[in-house]
Amino acid sequence: MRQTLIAGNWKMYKTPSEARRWFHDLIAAKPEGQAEAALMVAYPLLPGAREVLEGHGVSWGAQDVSAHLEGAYTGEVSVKMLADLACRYTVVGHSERRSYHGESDALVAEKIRRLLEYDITPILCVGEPLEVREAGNHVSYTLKQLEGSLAGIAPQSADRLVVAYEPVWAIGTGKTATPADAQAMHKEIRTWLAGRFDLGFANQVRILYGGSVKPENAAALFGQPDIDGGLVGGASLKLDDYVALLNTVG
Ligand SMILES: O=C(CO)COP(=O)(O)O
Repeated sequence: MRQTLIAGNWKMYKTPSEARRWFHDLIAAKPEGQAEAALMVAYPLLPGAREVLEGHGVSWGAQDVSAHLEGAYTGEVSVKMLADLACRYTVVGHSERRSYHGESDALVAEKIRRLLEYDITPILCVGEPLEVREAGNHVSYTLKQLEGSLAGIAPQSADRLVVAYEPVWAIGTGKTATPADAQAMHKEIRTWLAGRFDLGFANQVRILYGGSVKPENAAALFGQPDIDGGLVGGASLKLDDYVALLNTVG
């Protein structure tokens, strides 16, 4: 049984003090539902996340990590630092990192390797841009990204990996993939995982959908057999919407 995960990706929003207040409000409003709650926040927000959220059934993590363990890498943040802040998850290979910072599949694989060494579960993002979808090549494009980003990677168990399918054309645009389109891709991803690892592993890995998820479309998306929750940008910044998403499940 795969527990639904509602992972917020706050991107570069909220200051540490705004976040701290929000975390307190979340604890007060959080339902006792069946969904797992996690928030992926900017690095300076992580100490506050730990302080406020620890012991309240909400986990936290970063949106990226350095491929280097330590050293003279100005501006980078290491996996050791994230582990010291008790991050449970960390996003890697988000399309905004891939396109604005030129991250390759090989670099993403290095980052995943680092996270697994420190028992932090990577949330690996894959997904095609609009022109690829329009040309009908979205499945092969996405599976190739998956293959490259997981090259040489062997997670100890299925709970050490989360995959997020985020079609680039649906991110922040208000355009959501239809539940049927998203389900079709999630099934392809799960089938690929079964071939790359094994069936038991593939059946346990959570595959999240991301791209304009909001309370109005969440039930239809999360109701699909291979959609195990969401990686949510805009709607995860609003307390009412995030709580509504948690409430959608169960
Ligand atoms: O990029 C996303 C999550 O990682 C999706 O963002 P939106 O939910 O704002 O479309």
